[in-house]
Amino acid sequence: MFWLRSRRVVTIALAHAIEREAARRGCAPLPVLRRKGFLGFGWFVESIRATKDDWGPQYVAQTTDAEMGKDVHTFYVPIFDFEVMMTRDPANVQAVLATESQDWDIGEYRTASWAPMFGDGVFTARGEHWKHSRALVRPQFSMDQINDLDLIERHVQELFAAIDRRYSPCAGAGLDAGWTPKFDLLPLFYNLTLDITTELIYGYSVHSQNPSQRLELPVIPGYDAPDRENIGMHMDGGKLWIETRGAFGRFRWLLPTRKFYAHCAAIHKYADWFVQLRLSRGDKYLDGLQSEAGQPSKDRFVLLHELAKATKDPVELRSQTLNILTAGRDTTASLLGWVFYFLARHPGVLAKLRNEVVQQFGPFRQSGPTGIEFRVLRDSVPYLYAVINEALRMAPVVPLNERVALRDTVLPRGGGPNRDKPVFVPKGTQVLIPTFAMLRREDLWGPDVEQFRPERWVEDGGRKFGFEFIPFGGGARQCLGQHFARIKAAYVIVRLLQRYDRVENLEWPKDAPMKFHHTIENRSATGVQIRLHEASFPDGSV
Ligand code: HEM
Repeated sequence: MFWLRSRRVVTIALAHAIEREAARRGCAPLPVLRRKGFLGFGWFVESIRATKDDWGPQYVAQTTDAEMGKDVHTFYVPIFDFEVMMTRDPANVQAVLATESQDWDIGEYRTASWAPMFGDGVFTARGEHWKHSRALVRPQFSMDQINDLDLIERHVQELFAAIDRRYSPCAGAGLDAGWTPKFDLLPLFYNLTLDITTELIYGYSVHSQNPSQRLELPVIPGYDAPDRENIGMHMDGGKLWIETRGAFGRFRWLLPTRKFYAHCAAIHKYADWFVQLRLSRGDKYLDGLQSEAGQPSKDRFVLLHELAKATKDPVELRSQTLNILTAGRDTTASLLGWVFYFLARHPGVLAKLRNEVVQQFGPFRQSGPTGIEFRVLRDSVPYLYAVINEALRMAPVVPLNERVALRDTVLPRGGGPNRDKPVFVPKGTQVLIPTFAMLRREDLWGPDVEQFRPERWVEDGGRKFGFEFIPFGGGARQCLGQHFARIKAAYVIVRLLQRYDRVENLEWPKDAPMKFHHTIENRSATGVQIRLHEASFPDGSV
């Protein structure tokens, strides 16, 4: 009882001090979401349930509109004694991520919930250690070799082979001629990006699309060979736990840990094997790799090999490479899934996009692609990028971001009756940035905000990116892999559309709402249920 009363006295005194400081800085009060349930835990429980039911991002957008109104974009969320703010105002988002980023860092709950699996890497580190991590990995992303289209093509060939093996198009002349049977394209994209990313990071692809392609590994005394079969499964399983642990915040100890730690151990064992090989072989690490790409091994870009020139710490090498592995695999696979999810539902967009692709790069040829070069892919297919942007707008791969105030600070907007006054943010406040909700603001995107319409990115000279569109984050911690991700996604889309001229949506019911399965990044919870129609060309090249 005494504890409660003294805590209340401290809280009231603190509230007065905050009010005085806010007034001194010319700030006005922020709207407050009504308290729901016992101590405000109603919101917490509802949001966890919505995430579990695969509509977490929509829940946040709809609840904000319904409870606060469509013109309130920054407000306090009262849950127990958490200091939580929510903002979908681009001006405030810019301050948090970019212009005032020195006052902010990622929250300790992110670090604590990710760390058992991903260690102290660029995603999870805070403060000075994050600066060190970013400086370590950043130079790798400016190297030309990271955009190795030959490497991507080899794995796209495996994707085609996997589709042919399991979902071969119907031969003959009936209504189904040229069509594959119905299948879910999404898991195939996760395999594709896993194969590409493991090769890029460790030099040895796991070849999940075709295990018979796996290179034989040397023996390292004292180390079991890495489990290349189940690495994707362990990543998915572990990330689901991370997501729930993050949502539980300081109450994550309530969750069981046995399965989570089993996934972590398997992933560590996998990465440690390559780290050990690199450390024992030194500069000769690449010598063991066959040259699948037709280029000498010494010219190949392998992230682990490059990072090990800067640090020999095995734990750091494990953590940094695993951080990039999850960033490289899951986000791009999710994006590719969403692109085909929308193309299947918008045949007009598909036809227009395919036309651009075939005009620029020609039809599909068994002999392999010609002319799909990095610069052409980057500069000469504007509608393709419009489609990618629109998919990222409709279904942002990272629908929620967050930061915690490192010191008392101010956000530029949201206070007072007109919501235009600066807002005081006490040290320790967590700010949630619901990217999805920002991308559903009608006042920013227009009355067709709910429609998939890539034209919005190209008409009237093209839309400029501001902080209302931050699928790759922004400011200090902006995504290091965004150009690589866009090029990789663009390449895969080009190759698939060269080969297939129609994509039919076979999800039932056809107009079912989008469902977001959230495991740090989100992916379509219903997969991408489609069938593909193989194009035929007069020259008979297919
Ligand atoms: C569609 C694909 C991708 C999306 C949507 C995406 C999104 C993001 C977002 C939103 C952030 C910022 C996180 C924050 O503010 O806390 C981020 C950071 C990052 N991304 Fe990506 N990403 C993608 C692909 C990639 C790829 C392919 C790589 C590397 C191969 C990569 C590497 C990174 C790294 C290293 C950071 C950490 C930056 C830091 O904290 O300093 N990303 N990404």
